[in-house]
Amino acid sequence: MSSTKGLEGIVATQSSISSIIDDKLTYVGYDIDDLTENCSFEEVVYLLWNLKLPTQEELNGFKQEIANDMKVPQGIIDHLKAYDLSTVHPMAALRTAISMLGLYDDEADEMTEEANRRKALRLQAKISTIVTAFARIRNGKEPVAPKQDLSFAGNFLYMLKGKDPEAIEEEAFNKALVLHADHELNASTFTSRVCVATLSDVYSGVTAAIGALKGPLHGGANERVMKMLDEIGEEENAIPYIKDKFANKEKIMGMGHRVYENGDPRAKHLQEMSRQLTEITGETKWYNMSVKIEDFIKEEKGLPANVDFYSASVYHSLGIDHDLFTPIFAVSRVSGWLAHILEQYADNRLIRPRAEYVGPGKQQFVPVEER
Ligand SMILES: CC(=O)SCCNC(=O)CCNC(=O)[C@H](O)C(C)(C)COP(=O)(O)OP(=O)(O)OC[C@H]1O[C@@H](n2cnc3c(N)ncnc32)[C@H](O)[C@@H]1OP(=O)(O)O
Ligand SMILES: O=C([O-])CC(=O)C(=O)O
Repeated sequence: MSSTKGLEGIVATQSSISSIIDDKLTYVGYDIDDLTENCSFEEVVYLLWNLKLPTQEELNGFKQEIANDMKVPQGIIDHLKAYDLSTVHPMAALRTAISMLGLYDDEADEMTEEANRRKALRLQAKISTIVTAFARIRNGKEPVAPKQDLSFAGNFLYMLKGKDPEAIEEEAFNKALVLHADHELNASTFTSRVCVATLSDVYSGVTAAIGALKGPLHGGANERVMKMLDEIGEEENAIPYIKDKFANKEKIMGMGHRVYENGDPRAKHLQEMSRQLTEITGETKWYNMSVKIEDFIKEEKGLPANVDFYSASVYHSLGIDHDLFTPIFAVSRVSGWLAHILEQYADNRLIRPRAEYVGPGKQQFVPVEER
């Protein structure tokens, strides 16, 4: 029995939700480029959960259902207020709050498909409210209630800042949400499927996934990309900084990917948004620096930028705190986790691989008093 480190290349399940073939990403067969340019995030969530695009009427109804469910139980807000949040990472707070949300749901352990779909809707609707409430409470501000007439993307920015977003901000944020919604069997999605394949509940599956997304080798990379850009400070420092990192055998956040060989098809959209937004903010250095780094690493190591690389300067340009970048990833990716959780329940088998044993051979047992 031999093992494959990190399960590289192992096909662990079948799925109808998204695919990566020859460096092309599709959701239910639709090219990510078309969805990004043409769809609202709500439309994409509907697609992932129903495996078909909605009609206008279905979309209107779905948007309304999400808008109706955005309010979060007061107990969760009180809980956030009860802590000193100054040293709490928002991903830790989100992980706890989502788990807590299950305590307020009478249907948490109801396992029918209908109940699981209702919970999926509640989770998708409430996750923005939780992240934005956290961001405001830690700054001594009251959470802002969502507006019924705003899009999902618009509402996030509205609840975060307490004012209506500009059209270009809402559009960029919507695109970012579409681009992050699903990605085949990435680490957090796999985690959610492993969890619910024991027939555990939806809240457990999403809580486990948030834990996996938090790490710097996965969703946590976007916050660290911005930290790196901040440390570099000015364009002319970029290449010496990267050379230093290489000399110390450190990884560059936002670069490389387990599956893509020639580039992540999401990166070009985020790159273009970064270009446009940094021009508007007058901080083109973040974009210019990012391009320099990407080109250099491509040439030196053959590594492409991944989705986390340009999303950093996009979110920064939208005036978002850097430690909220990964929670924003979760706000989008929860749609994919939930689609995979529903798919797993629909045709379930326990996920339980094997380990290649490499420990000591047979040993003679010695009682504790004789050791
Ligand atoms: C949404 C997402 O999750 S996208 C990924 C977000 N994560 C990051 O951006 C973190 C930085 N990137 C990485 O750590 C990796 O590229 C991963 C985790 C994305 C993929 O990892 P793996 O497929 O396991 O590749 P692995 O880590 O084994 O790297 C293979 C080789 O490329 C090098 N490498 C990979 N990524 C990087 C990087 N970002 N910077 C420098 N070198 C790198 C490794 O050092 C290794 O070199 P070696 O063979 O000389 O030891
Ligand atoms: O697929 C992966 O391994 C990571 C990734 O890009 C994502 O989750 O979006």
